[in-house]
Amino acid sequence: MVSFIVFGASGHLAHQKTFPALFNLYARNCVNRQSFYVVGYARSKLSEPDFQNSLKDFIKPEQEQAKLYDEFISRVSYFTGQYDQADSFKEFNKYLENLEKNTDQSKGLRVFYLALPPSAYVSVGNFIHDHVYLPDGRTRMIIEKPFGKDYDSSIKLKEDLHKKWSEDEIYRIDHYLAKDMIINLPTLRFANPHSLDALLNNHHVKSVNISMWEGGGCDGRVGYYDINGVVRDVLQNHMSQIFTVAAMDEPKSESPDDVRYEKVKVLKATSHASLKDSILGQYVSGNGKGGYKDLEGVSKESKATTYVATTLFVDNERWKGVPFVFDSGKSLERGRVEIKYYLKGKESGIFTDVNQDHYISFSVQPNQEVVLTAFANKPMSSERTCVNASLNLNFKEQFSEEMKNKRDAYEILFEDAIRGDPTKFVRDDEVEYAWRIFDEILDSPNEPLPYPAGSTGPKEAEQYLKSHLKLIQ
Ligand SMILES: NC(=O)C1=CN([C@@H]2O[C@H](COP(=O)(O)OP(=O)(O)OC[C@H]3O[C@@H](n4cnc5c(N)ncnc54)[C@H](OP(=O)(O)O)[C@@H]3O)[C@@H](O)[C@H]2O)C=CC1
Ligand SMILES: O=C1O[C@H](COP(=O)(O)O)[C@@H](O)[C@H](O)[C@H]1O
Repeated sequence: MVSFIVFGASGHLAHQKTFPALFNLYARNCVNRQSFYVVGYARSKLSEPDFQNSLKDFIKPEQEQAKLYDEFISRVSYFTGQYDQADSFKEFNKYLENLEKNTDQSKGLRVFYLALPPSAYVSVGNFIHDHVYLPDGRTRMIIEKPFGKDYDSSIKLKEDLHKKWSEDEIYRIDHYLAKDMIINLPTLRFANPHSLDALLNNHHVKSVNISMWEGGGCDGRVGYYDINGVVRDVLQNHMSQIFTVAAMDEPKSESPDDVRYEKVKVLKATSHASLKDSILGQYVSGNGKGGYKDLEGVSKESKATTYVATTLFVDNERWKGVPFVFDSGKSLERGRVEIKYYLKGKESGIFTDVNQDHYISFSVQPNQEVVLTAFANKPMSSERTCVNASLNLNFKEQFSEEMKNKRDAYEILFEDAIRGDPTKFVRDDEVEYAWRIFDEILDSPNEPLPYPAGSTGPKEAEQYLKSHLKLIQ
C-alpha cells in the first residue's frame, strides 16, 4: 500500500500541480489503484467533502475518465493539523494506521510531499520522523525548491534535515529534470557517441548558450519574487540542472549515484559567476504591458532582478576555454528554453571563406526539437554555393503517438519517488555547489538595468551575448 501525504494541501501548488499529477498517475494506472491513498494535510479547517470539492477546478479528467475521477476522489482524504505540534502528528499517525489497517503494514510505503514554505521543512520533517515514520526504507520525503536562500543557509537546511533523515530518504524536486528534452539529453548524447556527442567538446564548440526566457511576468508572486529574483528563482536551480546535464560526461552506469556524481563533477569544476561579468535587469512597461514596479505590492525602490545574463567556464578536458552563457528573464518577448552549442568554423582547408554561427540546439520548450545547422551546396547549382541548411529531430513529428500522451513533469517525478528512483531528484551536494557558483550575484547592490516588457531584455545584454558567445553575426 502507498500512502501519499500532501502537506500544505490547502495551498496553490497542491491544487495547481500536485493533485492533478496524482490523479493522472492513478488514471494511467501508474500506481496500484487498489492500494493507493492520498491524504491532504494542512492547518485550514476544511471538511473532507469541501477539500475534495476544492480539487474539482484543478483536476481535468477526460470525458471518459469521469468514473476514474470519482474513484480517485474517494481515495483522497483530508486531515487538519499543525506543522509545529507533536500532538497533531501523533493523531495523524493514528489516522494513517486506520487508513492502512486492512493492508500488510510491514510492506506499506509512506511518501510525504511538502508543498509548504521552506521555513516549515525542518519542523515538519522532524515531526514526521518522530511520529509517522515507517522504518526499512518505507518513508520518503519530497521537498520543493528553494533549498535555502544562499550557500550558508542551504548548508544549514541540509544539516538540520540530516539530523533525522538520511540523504536517500530525501527527494528534492527540480521539475526541469523531468522535462522531456532533459530526460532525453543523456540518450541523445551518450547513445550517439559518433554523431551528436562527438561534437560536444572544446574541439568543435566555441560557446554554449543556455536560455530560459519566460513570456509571463511576476504577477501574483511579488511577495516571493521580490526577495528572490531571477537568480534564486531559476538560475541556481532549473538552469544549473540543465547545465549539468548538458555538460556532464557519460556516467559509469545509469545508477542514480553515478549520474549525480557526473553532474557534481561539472559543478565542482565550474567557475563562479561575478557581478562584474553579469547583466542584471528589471522589466519596465513596454509593448502594452506593465512593468515590474507597476505590480501591486512592489516598492518603487525595488532592486529585484527579473533578467540575468552571466557566464561560467568549466575547467575540465572536455570544456576548457568554452564559455557557458546563461540568459533568463521574465516578461520577455516569448517563452523558450533551450541549450545551444555554437560550433567553431573551419580554420584551414577549402571552406574557410564561409563562416556562420552554426549550432546544435536542444529545445526544451515550447517544442522539443534538436536542430543541427550546417552548410550545404545549393541544389541545382553547378558552382560551389554554400547555403545554410538544417537537420531536425522534432519530437512531435517523429514521435507523434508518444507525444499525444505527454505527461506532466510532476507526474513523472512522483512516480519515480514512489518507485524509489532518485535519479531525477537533486542530491544535497548539487544544491550546495550550485549556490556557491551564484552566491556573488544573488543580491546585487546595483540598480538593475531596465528593459521593456515584451522585449529581448536590456539593450546591454545584446552586446554581452554576442561577444561572450563569440558570434559572428
Ligand atoms: N506555487 C508554485 O507554482 C510553486 C511553488 N513552489 C514551492 O512550493 C512550496 C509551496 O508553494 P505554494 O503552494 O505556492 O505556497 P502557499 O503559500 O500556497 O502555501 C501552501 C500552504 O502552506 C501553508 N502555509 C502558508 N504559509 C505558511 C507559513 N508561513 N507557515 C506554515 N504554513 C504555511 C498554508 O496551508 P495551511 O495554512 O492551510 O496549513 C498554505 O495553503 C513553496 O516552497 C514554494 O516555493 C515551487 C515551485 C512552484
Ligand atoms: O520554479 C519555477 O519555474 C517556473 C517555470 O517552470 P515552467 O515549467 O513553467 O517552465 C517559473 O515560471 C517560476 O518563476 C519558477 O518559480
